[in-house]
Amino acid sequence: MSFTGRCIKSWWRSATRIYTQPAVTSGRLVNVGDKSEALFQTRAYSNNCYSTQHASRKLVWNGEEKKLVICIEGNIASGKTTCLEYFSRTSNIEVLTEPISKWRNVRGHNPLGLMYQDPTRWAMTLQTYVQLTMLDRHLSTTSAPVRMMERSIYSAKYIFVENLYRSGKMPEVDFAVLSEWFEWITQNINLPVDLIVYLQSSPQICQQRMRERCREEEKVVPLEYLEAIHQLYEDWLIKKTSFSIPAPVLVIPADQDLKKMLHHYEENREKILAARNV
Ligand SMILES: Nc1ncnc2c1ncn2[C@@H]1O[C@H](COP(=O)(O)OP(=O)(O)O)[C@@H](O)[C@H]1O
Ligand SMILES: O=c1ccn([C@H]2C[C@H](O)[C@@H](COP(=O)(O)O)O2)c(=O)[nH]1
Repeated sequence: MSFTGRCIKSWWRSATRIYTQPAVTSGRLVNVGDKSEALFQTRAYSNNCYSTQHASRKLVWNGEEKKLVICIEGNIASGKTTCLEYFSRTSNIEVLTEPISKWRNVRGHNPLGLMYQDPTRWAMTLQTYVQLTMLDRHLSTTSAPVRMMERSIYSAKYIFVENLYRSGKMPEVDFAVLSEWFEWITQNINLPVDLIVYLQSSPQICQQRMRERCREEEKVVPLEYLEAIHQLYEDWLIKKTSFSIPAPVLVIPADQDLKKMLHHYEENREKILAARNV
């Protein structure tokens, strides 16, 4: 359902009852400031898409029951979509792939292609849209008790935006504005993640798979780009030296052939579905 559609549905539901949940992220309460609180109250009053009761609570999506949220993370062409496809055959698991078709076509424009052609000009455009569409993914309602998502709003910022900025392809002002947006979103909207599954693969294998997949926009992506993305993932999820991690991490080595990978997924099924015990 579209963002607007959900707002309308949520408004209707809120006319009779309002749900709130405590703002718990990785087991801690998050306080929001007075200014944000005022804004929430206004929004809650004006359109009922969100609601909040106290300053120590984050915005939550009305009516959403607690679901297990698992994010599949990894380099470009590491096998995330293949992994999701495998788990999509399990009842009770709903998978949400990256909204890449939107990134390749927003009202007739291709921000992904533009970004690869001229990152300094278009990285901000793409990453703004990635941030919006990933937020929409995080907030989407599902009927299944387990939701598996491809990547997250966190990797969009900590990996892709960070890489563009560090490599000098994103101007500082663009990075600053995107960072402000990201911080506002993650500090004020509850985006629970219960487990991160990291498909750890070598950049060389990713390059091979990326070439075989042959996505037009990615033909210009050099090995160094995949190496930089790999390093950022390793610093974030393995060395844990860069940014905060929103959930426990399960690492699955992902360089092996498809048959072995499916076997690994089966071996890890229990751990994944009991995400809170990892
Ligand atoms: N374990 C594997 N061994 C060989 N090829 C793979 C494996 N997993 C995925 N592929 C292929 O590699 C390409 C990228 O996989 P995909 O699942 O789309 O990666 P991602 O979603 O991480 O970008 C696809 O063509 C896919 O069929
Ligand atoms: O924040 C982001 C997320 C993804 N991308 C790019 C990287 C790839 O070219 C595609 C996603 O492909 P996967 O095969 O799912 O890894 O989108 C980006 O530029 N910024």
